This record gives sequence, structure tokens and C-alpha cells, in this order.
Amino acid sequence: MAVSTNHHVILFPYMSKGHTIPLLQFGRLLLRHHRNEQTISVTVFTTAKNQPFISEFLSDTPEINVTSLPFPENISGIPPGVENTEKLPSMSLYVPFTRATKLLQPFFEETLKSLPQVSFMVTDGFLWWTSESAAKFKIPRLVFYGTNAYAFAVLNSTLHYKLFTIPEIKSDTEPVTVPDFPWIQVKKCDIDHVLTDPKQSGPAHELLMDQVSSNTTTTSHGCLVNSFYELESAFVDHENNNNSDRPRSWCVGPLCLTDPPKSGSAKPAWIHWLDRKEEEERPVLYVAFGTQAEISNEQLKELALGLEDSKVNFLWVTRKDVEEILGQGFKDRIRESGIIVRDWVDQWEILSHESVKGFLSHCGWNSAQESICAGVPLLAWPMMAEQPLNAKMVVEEINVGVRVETEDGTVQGFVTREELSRKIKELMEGETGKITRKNVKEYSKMAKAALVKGTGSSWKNLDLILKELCKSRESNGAND
Ligand SMILES: O=c1ccn([C@@H]2O[C@H](COP(=O)(O)OP(=O)(O)O[C@H]3O[C@H](CO)[C@@H](O)[C@H](O)[C@H]3O)[C@@H](O)[C@H]2O)c(=O)[nH]1
Repeated sequence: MAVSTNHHVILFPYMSKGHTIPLLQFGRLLLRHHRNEQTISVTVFTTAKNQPFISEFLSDTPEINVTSLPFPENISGIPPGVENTEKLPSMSLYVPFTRATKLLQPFFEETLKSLPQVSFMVTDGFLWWTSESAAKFKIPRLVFYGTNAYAFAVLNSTLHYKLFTIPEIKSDTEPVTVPDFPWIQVKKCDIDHVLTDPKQSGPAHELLMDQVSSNTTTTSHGCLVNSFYELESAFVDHENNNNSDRPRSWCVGPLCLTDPPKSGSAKPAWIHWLDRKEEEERPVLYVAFGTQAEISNEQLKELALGLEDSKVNFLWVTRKDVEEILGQGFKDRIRESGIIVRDWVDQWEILSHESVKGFLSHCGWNSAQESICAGVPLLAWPMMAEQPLNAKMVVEEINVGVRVETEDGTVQGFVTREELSRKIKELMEGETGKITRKNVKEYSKMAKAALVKGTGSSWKNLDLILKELCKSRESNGAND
């Protein structure tokens, strides 16, 4: 008779909801994925101020342990008590905030000493120093970035060929062919400025280099990707076949599909509103820009007016006080057609609602993939980070969305109410909308199939990871 084995997996997400949520979903997936006689336990590392959100998110999975480490204090530029990027006064503080996480290392390692055997750890690529801890404790480490394979492959190609730096390309908007993928053209403004800065020095560059070197075959066993093979096979294959210095990429998603069905709790007001729109047979555009987008008041006003001009019904989730910025008049005018929500919402519940037929999104990868899984086409308005690449992928590669254009063609540029209104109508009522809606439904089916036990590509990948990592740990005597 086979002896049952216990495996213990550590997850350490970066302190930003867009990075944390998918790793928590991965924790759920691990628990669901029983292999033969193995049982798996999971410990999530975080900091005290992030713990309540994580515990609440995992309330359906109390078996997952959550351990908090003390976030460093007195970091120059970081207001006291800020332990998450959403609470930063500006994303320009990303570098000092992320650097400060290194001060968690001694606490992390001290806790590792007291934990039961660890089979492997999955830690965020932004927490580069966790690869040192993994090496010290001889624990295999998988790295997680939260991005898809398309963006990762295009960024790696940009870095490898020094695409914008040698020779230096000054224009922000000149299209440049990506050598590894000649059918793709990118502009300098599509790429994070750290990769296109000819100086290639300074704190942001040094941080990036630390993160890059913690994702090599010697520092990481593999790269966990929140995506599914059928969505972007060319890019997954490219990463795995052409880069001997980087560890293998494993698509194990879409992780949003691991969320439990809604329990019988009372429906929030916005879901009642969506129910009413369904009865009235009025399609709704969902509008939301993730957890860290920074939108000026001027741009926010223009967006509001574009929504109003389009005459489309909309549900807009925003962190800003729209009423204060636009005045009561706007709310009165859109009383019948729109609803504005400032609470934390269950985005998946909204996207899965029958009345939601389009999503105006910044194309953070979680939002974009959630939309694909729910079969909802996107109106792509990228704002920062790798979002311009996600938008390209959604619009040009898999044709499940329409792109919003800025006035000057740069990512940071201004978007007029006329452009917004035109593109909203194109997505919700036009021919392109119809085509993208048909395409996205196909990808939604493929997404679900990827996780099916025994046959799905992501299910098989996770099975291989567990087989490989748990076995290698046993043969190293890790269970002694
Ligand atoms: O009220 C809310 C607001 C957000 N969400 C969820 O929060 C996540 C937000 O993630 P994402 O859409 O990816 O946006 P960001 O928060 O902006 O994500 C950051 O992290 C992503 C993953 O690395 C990157 O793709 C983005 O560029 C980066 O900005 C999603 O799962 C949403 O469903 C909710 O459930 N309710």
C-alpha cells in the first residue's frame, strides 16, 4: 500500500492586490489538486496590514495558513503604515517601496526555520530576495510575475535586443518591429521606461536587474504564469524553447476560475441594478481600472462625458469621488443609464452577470483575463506597467477587444470624450463588437477546458510541477 505524503507549499505574494489575488487563487488550486496519496498544505506570507484582506479573501479556504511578517518602518518617502502599493501616494514610489521589502528577509528566514518541511515556494518576481532565502534553505522556488506570456516574451525581447537603446530611439510613438515576433510592432511608450532609458542606470534599473537575475535557471526552478496555453501558445513556446538562461514557464490558469461560487449572502445594490438592466434588456458596459491606475481629474471628467454621450448603460467602479469632481448635475443626468460605485466589488460576479456585454478596462492582466473567461469583450485603455502590451495582445493577437486611442498616440496621452463615446458604441453596438464578442466566447470555453481534471493543459502543467517538485524534495531528504 502506498504511504501518504504531506507536502507543504509556501506562497509569498507582492503587496499589491493585482499580484496577491492570483497567488491566493493558486493556493486554492493547489488544495483542490490532489495527487494520488499526497496531501498539500499551504502557507501564505504577508505583512500585518495586508493580512485582513487575505484572510477575508480566503474565508472559503480556512485550511490555508496566513503568516504575517513586520513591514519595515521609517522608509524614506513611504508614509508610515503603508504596506501596499494601492496606499502609496503615487506609483512613483514603487522603487523605494519594493526595495524596502528586502528588510523582511531576516524575518522570513527565521520563520522558515520553524515551519514543517517545505516542498517548494512560489514567490513574486518583485520580491527578488526570496530566491536567496530559497537557496539558503535548499527549497525549490517558482517565480510569479502576474503577467501573461505575451507581455513577458515581448519585454524580454526588448531587453535582449536593446530595442530602444542601441541605437537610441527618441520618438515615443515610432513603431519598432520586435525581432523575435516580426508581426508585432511596439512603440517606446508601450514599454516601461526603465527598459528604454539609454542610461541603463539608477535605482529603478538596479531593482529591475536584481529581479531579472533572480529569475534564471540557477535562481528559480520555473515561472508560474496565470494564463492558459491555448490563449498564447506561440509566446509560451518561444519562452520555453529559446531561452536557456530562463526557467521554464508553466501556464496554470486562468486562476480566476478557482473562485468559489457566490454564497447566499445578500446582493449588493449594483447587482440589483444589473438584474434590473437584464430585465429591461439593456446591455451594460462595465468600467473599472484595477487597483492602482492614476487618473487625473480632467481625464476623469472627459471619461464621464464620453460615457454620457455614448448613451450606453454603464456600471463604473472608481476609487475617486466622481460627484465631487463633476458636481451633482452629472449624476442627475445619468440617473437612469449609469451607476457609480466606490466600494470594493466582486469583479468576477459583475463580469459574469448576464447584462454585462463590454468592459472598459486598463487591461491589468487579471481584469483582462477575467473578462476573457466571462466571455465579455474589452475596450482596452492601458495606462501603465505592461498594460499597453496586454492591450495589444487582446486587440491585435486574439481579437477580443477594441482599443481606445489617445490624442497624441502615447500611452499617457489624453483621451477625448468623442473618442470614448465612438469606441464605446463600436464595442457595444457595432460590427467590431459583434466579432470580438464571438471570439471571446470561444476563448472563454477554452479557458474553462484548460482547468478540467485529467485533460486540461493547465491541470496537466500543475500535475507535472507537483510531480517534479515534490519528488525532487523527497529525494533530497526534505521530509527528514
Ligand atoms: O473593486 C475591485 C477592484 C479590483 N478587483 C480585482 O482586483 C484585481 C485587479 O488586478 P488587475 O486588473 O490586474 O489590475 P491592477 O490592480 O492594476 O494590477 C497590477 O498587477 C497586474 C498583474 O501583475 C498587472 O497586469 C497590472 O498592470 C498592474 O497594475 C482583479 O482581480 C479584480 O477582479 C476586485 O475584485 N474588486
